[in-house]
Amino acid sequence: MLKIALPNKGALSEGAIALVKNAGYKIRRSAKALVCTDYTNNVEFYFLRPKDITAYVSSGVFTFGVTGRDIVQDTNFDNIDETLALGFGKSRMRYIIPGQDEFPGLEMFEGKKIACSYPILVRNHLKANNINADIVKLDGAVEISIQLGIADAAADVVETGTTIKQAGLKTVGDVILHSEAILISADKNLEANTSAKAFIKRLSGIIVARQYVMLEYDIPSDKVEAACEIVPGLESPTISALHDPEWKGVKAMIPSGEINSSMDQLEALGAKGIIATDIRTCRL
Ligand SMILES: Nc1ncnc2c1ncn2[C@@H]1O[C@H](COP(=O)(O)OP(=O)(O)OP(=O)(O)O)[C@@H](O)[C@H]1O
Ligand SMILES: O=P(O)(O)OC[C@H]1O[C@H](OP(=O)(O)OP(=O)(O)O)[C@H](O)[C@@H]1O
Ligand SMILES: [Mg+2]
Repeated sequence: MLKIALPNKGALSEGAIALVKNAGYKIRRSAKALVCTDYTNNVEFYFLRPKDITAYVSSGVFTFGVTGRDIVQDTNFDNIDETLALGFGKSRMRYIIPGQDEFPGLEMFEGKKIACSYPILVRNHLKANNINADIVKLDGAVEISIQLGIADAAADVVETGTTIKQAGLKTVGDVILHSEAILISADKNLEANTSAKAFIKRLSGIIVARQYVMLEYDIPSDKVEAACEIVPGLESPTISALHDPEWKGVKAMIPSGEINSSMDQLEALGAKGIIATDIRTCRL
């Protein structure tokens, strides 16, 4: 039985459960249950705090866990691999100071107190930048610490930026870390584990599918080459014959972020019936 740990609450929980469900695993979690078994796929899912998942995965209790990249980097476990970036729960770890303060550079933190919930990650970043500062470890609500006088600055997770704005603060310096939900493992022999490989493939299929759409359109035959330059697809677009010999049907995958600009260009070239559809999952 494959054992996998998923976040039981917090910013990553919903996205992790949705991803695993979309991948065809049955998660029927009765209220507050800490474990649930998918007998069809032979997988046991455990619901744990994302910060605890790293310790379990490192010790080999679970083949996989879903947690945040920042959470893994805030540990000293050196046997945890990032098997797959999952594309949700994205955030940035940033230094934060009062809105009206000047920011001459990270050297302003020398000898100062910095509040954060990720002490190992932040200490390592400060060390890499040759800054000696005192870390004030807090469990949450880090933004209020400066106002309350316990710290001179902070380092915290920023998603939309609303929380720091409301607290009259601003982010400074380069991004300490770009984080997102990741699949982690300490198993060095995943290749030999059929159900583990299937889990990775199923999740990858959905993550890729979320980044692309399928674009279909009709185009005059003499414009096919120009159209395929606009949308080259992943391998090569599918060209189909239409009843009218002067026209062709074309089908190609395209990154979601390029849909509108590509449609504009195809339409200007003479394409008709341009349709973009979501892809549920895929194997490339
Ligand atoms: N808006 C957000 N707020 C907090 N964490 C976020 C956000 N967006 C993504 N994340 C990610 O979620 C993870 C933190 O998860 P979680 O919120 O469960 O931890 P926590 O803040 O310690 O828990 P809680 O706030 O429930 O006490 C980190 O990997 C973080 O980068
Ligand atoms: O940039 P934003 O979209 O505003 O999100 C970031 C905020 O959300 C998180 O706090 P959370 O709600 O988890 O509370 P906590 O600080 O007590 O953990 C995080 O610690 C920031 O405070
Ligand atoms: Mg939180």
